[in-house]
Amino acid sequence: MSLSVADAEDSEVFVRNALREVLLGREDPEGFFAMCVSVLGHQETRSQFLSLIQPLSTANSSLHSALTSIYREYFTTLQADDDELELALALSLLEMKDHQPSTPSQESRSNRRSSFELTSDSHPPESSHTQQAEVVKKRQNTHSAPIRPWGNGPAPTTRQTGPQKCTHVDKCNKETVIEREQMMMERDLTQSEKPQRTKNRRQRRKAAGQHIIGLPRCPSMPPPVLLWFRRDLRLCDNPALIASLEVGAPVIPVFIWSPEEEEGPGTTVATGGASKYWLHQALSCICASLERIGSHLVFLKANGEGSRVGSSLQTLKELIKDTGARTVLANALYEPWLKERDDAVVSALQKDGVECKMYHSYCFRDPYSVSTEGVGLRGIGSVSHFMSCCRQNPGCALGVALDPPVSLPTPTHWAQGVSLDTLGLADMPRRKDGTTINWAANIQKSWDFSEEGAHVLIKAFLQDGVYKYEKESARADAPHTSCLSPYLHFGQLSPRWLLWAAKEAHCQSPKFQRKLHWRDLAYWQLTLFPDLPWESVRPPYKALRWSSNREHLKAWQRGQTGYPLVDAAMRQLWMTGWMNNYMRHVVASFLIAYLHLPWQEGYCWFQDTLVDADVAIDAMMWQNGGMCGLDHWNFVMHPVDAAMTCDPYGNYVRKWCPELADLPDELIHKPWKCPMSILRRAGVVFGQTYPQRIIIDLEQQRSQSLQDVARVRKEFEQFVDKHTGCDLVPLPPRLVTEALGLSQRDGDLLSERKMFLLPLITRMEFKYQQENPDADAALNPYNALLKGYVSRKRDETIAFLNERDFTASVMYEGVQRKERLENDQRRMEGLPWSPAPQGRARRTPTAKDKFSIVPGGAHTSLR
Ligand SMILES: Cc1cc2nc3c(=O)[nH]c(=O)nc-3n(C[C@H](O)[C@H](O)[C@H](O)COP(=O)(O)OP(=O)(O)OC[C@H]3O[C@@H](n4cnc5c(N)ncnc54)[C@H](O)[C@@H]3O)c2cc1C
Repeated sequence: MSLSVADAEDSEVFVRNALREVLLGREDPEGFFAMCVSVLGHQETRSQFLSLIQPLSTANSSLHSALTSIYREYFTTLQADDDELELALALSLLEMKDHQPSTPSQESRSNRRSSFELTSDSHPPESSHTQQAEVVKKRQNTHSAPIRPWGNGPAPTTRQTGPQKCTHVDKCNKETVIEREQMMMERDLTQSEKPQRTKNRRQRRKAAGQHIIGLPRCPSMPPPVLLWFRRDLRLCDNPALIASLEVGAPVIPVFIWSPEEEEGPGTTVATGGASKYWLHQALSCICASLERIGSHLVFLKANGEGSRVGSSLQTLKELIKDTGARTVLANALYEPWLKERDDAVVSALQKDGVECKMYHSYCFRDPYSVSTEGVGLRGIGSVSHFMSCCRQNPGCALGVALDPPVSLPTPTHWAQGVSLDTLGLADMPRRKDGTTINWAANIQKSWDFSEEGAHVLIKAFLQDGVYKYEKESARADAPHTSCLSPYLHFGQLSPRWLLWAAKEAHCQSPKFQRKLHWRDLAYWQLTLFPDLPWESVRPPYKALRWSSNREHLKAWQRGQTGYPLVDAAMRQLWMTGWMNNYMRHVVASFLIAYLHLPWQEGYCWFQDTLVDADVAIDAMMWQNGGMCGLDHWNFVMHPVDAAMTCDPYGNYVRKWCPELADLPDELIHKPWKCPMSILRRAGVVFGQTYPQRIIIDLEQQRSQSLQDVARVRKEFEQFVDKHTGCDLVPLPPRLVTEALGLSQRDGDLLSERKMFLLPLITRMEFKYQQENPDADAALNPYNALLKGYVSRKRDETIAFLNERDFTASVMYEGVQRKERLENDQRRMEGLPWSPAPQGRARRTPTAKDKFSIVPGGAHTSLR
């Protein structure tokens, strides 16, 4: 609910404002009713509510009758429950008094902390809210094995883990009402009365043999916890969420939109259009999920809406003032600028006496804890090197995934927030005539943005796709990848949950699991090179001569290059916000090696159009594609031949470039080779129905690209190792510190004075080109061009020839061995040496041969 009681002049004005919210659809009738009871009090609501809503009877009769029935139902039930409520209240007072802090709850918490890596070490006094955490814990403790996302039934939708929506709302509202009642009653009771009353009630209850469940909260309500949602928009396996339950206080989930902070110091395009659109939908889904467990998500804008002006820190401080919260919990983010912001938030709040904690869950490993110690720097940038570092320097145990909570304790009143729409994440541009351009319509159709949607995809992938993943993840026409990247990016799915799910499904796909480690690698690289999204890591490549042809860039962005495979992929990206990994390689190679456009252009476009746009991964991949990353690609994708691998029958192109649909399979990827008659029959007219190719001579473009690289490597030869020809990069201070075993401070000081250069794996093609600056790309013996299936076929032929040679050589070896044995035998028997066979075929022995002389002087004639 986005109305603050404190701000209202009087309760009637407040109720009227609240009613407006209901009419605008921003609040539901149950929430409004609960708010009335909370603000007006029990008696006043009973007497005034019906007259307050009277104007609705004509203006909105259905809402009026809904509110009336809620009112009736509530007061009828309450009448019956009154005595029960009083009893429970009294008991709760006694429970408070009798409360023993070292109950099993503590034990289970400590168990969990070891397995879930929770960092929380101090907890406010527990109250009956802890019961909700207990429910989670109990569920947790019943699992000896990792939690199955869907092992014992369907995927864990929140429907499964909590009652239906209306029940939740009712429950939540009743709780709010009960709290209000509690507070009022407590005010009325004198200290001396309390124990007496409670004792009597308890005795009565005991005598009646009734079992007490669902006790209302204790009257001395602990200050609420702010649960700060960021890129962890999920209920499953959310350590901050579970930790908030453990505090044993009401939880206020909040989301603060602060695009300036997200963007960081350079050009990151951290929140591009598609990304923002997904975020909007994901927020709406998590809000609904929270409502299903009786809670709510408060949206806030950090940059100047109403009274909330400034940073996340400022916004949090205001929230703390509004709500009286003493604890702020969140899951950590690892972009250096966000980490800096979070560190500042933690220390500022702690200075104010507010406990603020960050939990680790976004990656398998906290990238700031990864060390190269014991592994060294050789091979840095590759996932193998990274995994060795993780193995050699293991972090905290990953632990099992956490179950979603069944309910969340609510505060007596909610902080004031804005509506989700006010954040402007899914605002669509308007045409001059006022109509909306809904560029996201297809994205909307292509995805289920919810956490449950992610679980459905996992299930499908692990049941089927993963078996094709090892060999056919490149296929664009029949995708065999998980499509989970946007969910992972927005934290609607934790990598840990996914890993457990894969293990539970006995999924043996090392390639898939390796991919998840690539994700961690990207975050590690970003922490080492915070400029990763905008500045080339290999220094000479900063000076590469790039094209500034905007027409080419536009054609690439719009899927109008005249190369069907590239166009299909770029159109898929625009329509759905996604394309598979192989296609990303194809279009990136085309932009860089053939169009010579700067990799940063590709990065920015991807950031704006991908629903999984992820600063760390995108930057790492574009750097590698742009030849200047730590692990630059050792290949270039050919825009036609690559199709043989990813779209051998042209179905992918047919889907995204329907104007080419009637071309035959063999020619659909190179329509310019089509005879006129076929083009005519397929209705293809270049420049009209399908664009002309924007570049014709691919070989020449590639040669130019290689020559450009050779030029900068020559120009900046201090960054090229003289002996090996490898590129050299200045080591970031953190790696210097680790490599030399220094303290952080000494390492920083040393790096300031001296640049340490690290040799990186470098394309052989570049080294050769450096020595032969004018050579054609095609003549380069280390040509890095990947020719898709064609090359695979070539490789298979080579492999076949090798195998045949191997068999031949094994047979030859066998023959030789036999001859050696024969000779040894002869020697032992005193027989003469047999001459070494000449050539491959054995010579036919003759009677004159030496070895036909039988010991003892007799001649044998061999026939
Ligand atoms: C030029 C380029 C830009 C890219 N930009 C992004 C990006 O902005 N965001 C993004 O999530 N991925 C990016 N990738 C990596 C990869 O293409 C996507 O993660 C993958 O296509 C997502 O589809 P999936 O979920 O089906 O992947 P799967 O193959 O099913 O892999 C599972 C998960 O592993 C992770 N993963 C897979 N490949 C990589 C990789 N190479 N590096 C790091 N993590 C990986 C992803 O989180 C992915 O969801 C980029 C790749 C290239 C070549």
